[in-house]
Amino acid sequence: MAQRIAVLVEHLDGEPTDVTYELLGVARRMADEDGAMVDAVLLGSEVRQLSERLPADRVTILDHPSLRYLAPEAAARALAALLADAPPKLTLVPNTSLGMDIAAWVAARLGWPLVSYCRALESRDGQWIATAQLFGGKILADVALGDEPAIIGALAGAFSQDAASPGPPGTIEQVPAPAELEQLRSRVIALERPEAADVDITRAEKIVAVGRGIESKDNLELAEQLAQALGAVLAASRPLVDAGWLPRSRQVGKSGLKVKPKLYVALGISGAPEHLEGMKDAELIIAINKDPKAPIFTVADYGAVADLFEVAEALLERLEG
Ligand SMILES: Cc1cc2nc3c(=O)[nH]c(=O)nc-3n(C[C@H](O)[C@H](O)[C@H](O)COP(=O)(O)OP(=O)(O)OC[C@H]3O[C@@H](n4cnc5c(N)ncnc54)[C@H](O)[C@@H]3O)c2cc1C
Repeated sequence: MAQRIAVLVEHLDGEPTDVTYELLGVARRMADEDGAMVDAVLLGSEVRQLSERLPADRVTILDHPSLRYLAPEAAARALAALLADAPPKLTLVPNTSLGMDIAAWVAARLGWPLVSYCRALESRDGQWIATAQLFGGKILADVALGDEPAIIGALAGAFSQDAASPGPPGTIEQVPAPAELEQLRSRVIALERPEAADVDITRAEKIVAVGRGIESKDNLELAEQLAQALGAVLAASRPLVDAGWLPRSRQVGKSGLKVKPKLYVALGISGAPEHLEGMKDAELIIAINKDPKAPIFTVADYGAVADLFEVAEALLERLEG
């Protein structure tokens, strides 16, 4: 059999998540270069229908009631059993809160290396190199992948879906569930969703985002006025949300939400890697910061080294006057 690149399919509410298509896309690119095949590993309960939308050479289904919510213990035991049976060259797992639990457990159980927080996979001189983010992206590590099986925890949003738009797979194969799924120590009772947010910043076309430069909760009013005048919604960096000035649903970044508006105005945000991760794909970024060395300027299309209060007030006057 040709070498395989396996991709763990992450799904929610009967739909593969975006990161699944991103991983299938990068797996396709690697497989084409190596003459390998892409195997989408679908763990779940009554998921056959979902398999028909997975563009892979093969979908391997392992169906069991305990896998309904991809609960970490059940999913990890199922995946480990499946991989141990026929080790693929590489196994790509989404580096999401769900996937991280599964990948670490499987790697430990099989004694395989795990490269987590992977944001790039490139072939150099015939060898695949995985680039992993360390310390929240402050350091990048290039890891050469050898011939032994390895697991890659691939970051959501790091890879393009282009090579894998939803479509039918080559073949679908169902494998039996391992006996250990009958003796699990944990089980998911229910899935509870957070309360609906007041606004969904991930769908906003224009965002005015504020950072610690805004200094106090009272000053948010100025940013809110500017947002209203621009027809934008107000968002923030994490410290403001941690301080309770704005709800978590307004946080942009690694541990917040990823946004891709047409316009992103960053007021007094330094541009830490964790923040940039959530907004760097905005179409037009305007940054106002009084520090010319602030990293936010590395991603900004337009920048003003200035006091945010002066700029916000002048802008408001223009927009409202
Ligand atoms: C695991 C992890 C996850 C994280 N997740 C996130 C996340 O999801 N989102 C996030 O944002 N952060 C996240 N962080 C935190 C991140 O590392 C930064 O600490 C944070 O983004 C900094 O926020 P800030 O830019 O508002 O504040 P600061 O870094 O303090 O920057 C304030 C900026 O305001 C400027 N400024 C001050 N006064 C003015 C003024 N009057 N006019 C103009 N400019 C002014 C300063 O020059 C400075 O650049 C995370 C960190 C970790 C470790």
